[in-house]
Amino acid sequence: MSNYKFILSGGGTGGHIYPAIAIANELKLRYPDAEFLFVGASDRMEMDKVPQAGYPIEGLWISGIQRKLTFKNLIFPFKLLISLLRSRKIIKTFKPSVVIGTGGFASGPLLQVATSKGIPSLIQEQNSYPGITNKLLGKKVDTICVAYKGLEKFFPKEKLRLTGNPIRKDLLAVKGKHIEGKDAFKLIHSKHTLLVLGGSLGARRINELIEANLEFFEEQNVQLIWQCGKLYFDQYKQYNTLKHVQVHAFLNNMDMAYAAADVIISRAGAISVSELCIVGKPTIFIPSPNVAEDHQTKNASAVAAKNAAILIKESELDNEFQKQFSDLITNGEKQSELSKNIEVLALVNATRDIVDEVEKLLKNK
Ligand SMILES: CC(=O)N[C@H]1[C@@H](OP(=O)(O)OP(=O)(O)OC[C@H]2O[C@@H](n3ccc(=O)[nH]c3=O)[C@H](O)[C@@H]2O)O[C@H](CO)[C@@H](O)[C@@H]1O
Repeated sequence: MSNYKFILSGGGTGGHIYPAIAIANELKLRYPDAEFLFVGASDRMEMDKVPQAGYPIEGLWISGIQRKLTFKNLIFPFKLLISLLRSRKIIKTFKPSVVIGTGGFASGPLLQVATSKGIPSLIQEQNSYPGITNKLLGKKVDTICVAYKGLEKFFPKEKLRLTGNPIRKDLLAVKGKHIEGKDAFKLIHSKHTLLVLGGSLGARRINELIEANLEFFEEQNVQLIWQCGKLYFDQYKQYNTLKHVQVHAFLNNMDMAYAAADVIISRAGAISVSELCIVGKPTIFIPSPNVAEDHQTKNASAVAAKNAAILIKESELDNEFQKQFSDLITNGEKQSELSKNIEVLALVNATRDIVDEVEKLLKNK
């Protein structure tokens, strides 16, 4: 019996939310009586996704700062102040044993308040180049779990633990479920299945590429599960009338989507890359060129350099895409080679190792 209480804070995009959910699920297995509270941003996707995963969430009125002078930036100090006050109240009422931050602006005020009150704290950084919130929090928290080497450039070395990224448990059990996955999406067994992932928000350039190649995919005997993003769904849902195309705003059953796929096209957000290593499918990465320090290209390059995935930059798509795709879809040997090589890169014990670090904080309290 434990009366531990955990606050998990992070969000804005799936890349910050799902690691927090994976950590909470593992904590719940070890401490079935523990209490959990998530803290996110009141207008972002965590407000839906966290309750769907079975946890309560409080939303803060907070957003990131933009690079140019906007109304949003002018009201930022007020938002921050109100979020800090709200975080103080949340912490005073809930009395967490440990707080865990997984990045994104909502975790800033909450961990700031928690650390100032001496509550044990841990952050998890998914990328090889840290986000601004984690960079600021690094000096204050007790433990920093990372997925890449070389982060002592940004964080105090003695606090760093190389654990990998926490991945939801159902995604660890995708192997051997190819037919189940195809059936879950009512797909034709004899056709190749392409899963298209634009990251948790969808990717405009990938959507344009897929739209322009719908006929090409049909010629290649390929059927598609196309996750286009909530923002773009109205624009692309018309293609659901085509027999070989399924357009989705967001996939709530990623395990089945990964299981169904023969080949995957994906953005290279850190959690997507970690998941793709675990599911071990032949993948073409099209990294976003619009993120800090071009970190998605770095994420994808690290995999491509090991002959474990194909990397096509957005600027090369027009010349390279059709050639590289048809080479891959018609070459079973190449597919097996990529699968075998990407699987080797998986860090399957990340969630366990992070929760071990949380336990150390509980014991040293
Ligand atoms: C544009 C942007 O700022 N992207 C960042 C964001 O990406 P993003 O939020 O896209 O995050 P990731 O690619 O890392 O992870 C996406 C997560 O959402 C899940 N998912 C996705 C689509 C879907 O339909 N269903 C679903 O469940 C995936 O399984 C995965 O768990 O956070 C990542 C981790 O900090 C960063 O590396 C990315 O650069």
